[in-house]
Amino acid sequence: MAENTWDVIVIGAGAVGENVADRAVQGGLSVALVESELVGGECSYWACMPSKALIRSGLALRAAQRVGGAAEAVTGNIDVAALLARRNTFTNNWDDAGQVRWVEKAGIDLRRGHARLDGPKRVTVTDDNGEISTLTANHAVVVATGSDPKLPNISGLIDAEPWTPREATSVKEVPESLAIIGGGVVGVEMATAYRDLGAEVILFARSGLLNGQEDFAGDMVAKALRERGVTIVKASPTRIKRTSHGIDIDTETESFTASEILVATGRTARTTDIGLETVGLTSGDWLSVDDTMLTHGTDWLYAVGDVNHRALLTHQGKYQARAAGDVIVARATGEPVSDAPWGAHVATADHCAVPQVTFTDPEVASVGIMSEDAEKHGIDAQVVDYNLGWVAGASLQADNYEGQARLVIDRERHVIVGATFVGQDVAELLHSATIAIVGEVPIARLWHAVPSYPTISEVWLRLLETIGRP
Ligand SMILES: Cc1cc2nc3c(=O)[nH]c(=O)nc-3n(C[C@H](O)[C@H](O)[C@H](O)COP(=O)(O)OP(=O)(O)OC[C@H]3O[C@@H](n4cnc5c(N)ncnc54)[C@H](O)[C@@H]3O)c2cc1C
Ligand SMILES: NC(=O)c1ccc[n+]([C@@H]2O[C@H](COP(=O)([O-])OP(=O)(O)OC[C@H]3O[C@@H](n4cnc5c(N)ncnc54)[C@H](O)[C@@H]3O)[C@@H](O)[C@H]2O)c1
Repeated sequence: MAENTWDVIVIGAGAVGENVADRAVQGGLSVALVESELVGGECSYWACMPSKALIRSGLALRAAQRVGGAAEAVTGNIDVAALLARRNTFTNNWDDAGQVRWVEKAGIDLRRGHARLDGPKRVTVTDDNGEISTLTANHAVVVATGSDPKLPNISGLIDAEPWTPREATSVKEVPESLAIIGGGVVGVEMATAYRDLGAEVILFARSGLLNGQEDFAGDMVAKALRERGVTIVKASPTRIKRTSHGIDIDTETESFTASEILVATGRTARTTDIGLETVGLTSGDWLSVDDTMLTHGTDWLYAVGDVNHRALLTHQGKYQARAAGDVIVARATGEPVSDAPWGAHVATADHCAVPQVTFTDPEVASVGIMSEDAEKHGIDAQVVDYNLGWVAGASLQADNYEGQARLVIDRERHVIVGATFVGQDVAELLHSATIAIVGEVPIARLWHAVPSYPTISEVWLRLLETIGRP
């Protein structure tokens, strides 16, 4: 191997890039993994892990408060300093030494610096001292650079120095009040966390909460947030100004003030400075890929994780990474490529079985096709609902349990194509639905999958009874 030549070059050592690199090395290829910030990426330091750590203590406290006997024993408030200290353990105080050790042990060559494509199969890396080196790939270059926060065009927003999810998840001192723009996943999760941390929260959600999910999910989360004192404004700010006393926020009809403002209005592709123009692609675009993650129009450039815009979730990006790493090995070594739907080298589930848990209180756990989208997918759908509060296991889990479950069923194939559970502790229920959807388990056979009594899973039986035995 000539110096600076590897079989595969992976740009971006987030959870997704690490996994592509690992699979390729396990398949016998040499891999250079280039990272400009922290090895582990967004999920480890500024997204999934710290955000869930900020949320978890409040969920645990309220879960105890909903159980007679425990409620009487748990009378204090959240200990903010202890909560933030626990969060810091999950981010390793923003030190990536542990992940670097894993990369080295996995046999991956880590290069620190900013990577840019420099024509087909060539990558330049600029290190912190401005030194530039050129790497060449024998077989493939993989872009796994993730996404950046999208900032809406609101007068005064940039000058007001808003928080992005990075500032919200790495907070050291909780502000007195927090305004949040965006009623998507980040918006509702951070509203949940910051209310528990003691901040007044104003959530600007111009089109309601959790669009794209079943309607009852956003409604139930909105009701719970309001009951806990969160102000939900069904409008977008039109003007923002940071002043000596905080941040003034105007909508068309009202004015608000907050100590800080968080922008949670979606993501843009992190591709503005990675040399896409040197290979005929457009800087700033999401990279469009086939089901093996190969960028359209190339036979060597792969795009995996957030950057391909298929499903902006860590677990789904890592699923794509396993397929991409393995197919790169297969194509490099001349092994057969398994790229038919549900084959070893494709991410078929991205199209029809993406699971997601929104860690609010109540939690929202959903997978597959939502009822509103069934027609678009050419599915004649039957929608079946059940009140989770009527399930014995749920009523034991929490006094006055409130929750809702929905299945979307393909009448023609007699299989489940979508499922949504909203309620306390439903997150772990989701994988049962994912398995039923991916496995295309016939409804008639599901009658033989007996949920244990008394668990929340018994909602499966109640939903089947509502459908009726085929
Ligand atoms: C607040 C928040 C909470 C979230 N919570 C969840 C959750 O609970 N569950 C979930 O599944 N998903 C969650 N997500 C989404 C999840 O964080 C992303 O889907 C995931 O991080 C994407 O991984 P990635 O590897 O594609 O990108 P990233 O994690 O962003 O990694 C990309 C890496 O590439 C590096 N890089 C970029 N450009 C270059 C370059 N030119 N040269 C070298 N290196 C470069 C970056 O420094 C980074 O380390 C959350 C997102 C946010 C914002
Ligand atoms: N638990 C999880 O799995 C989790 C948690 C957080 C984030 N994520 C992922 O990260 C990604 C980013 O999350 P997000 O919440 O930033 O994006 P999102 O796309 O989920 O939500 C953005 C919201 O902002 C709204 N919006 C856009 N412009 C606006 C404006 N000018 N004024 C008011 N509202 C506006 C949109 O209508 C939308 O409701 C998502 O794709 C999500 O899947 C996942």
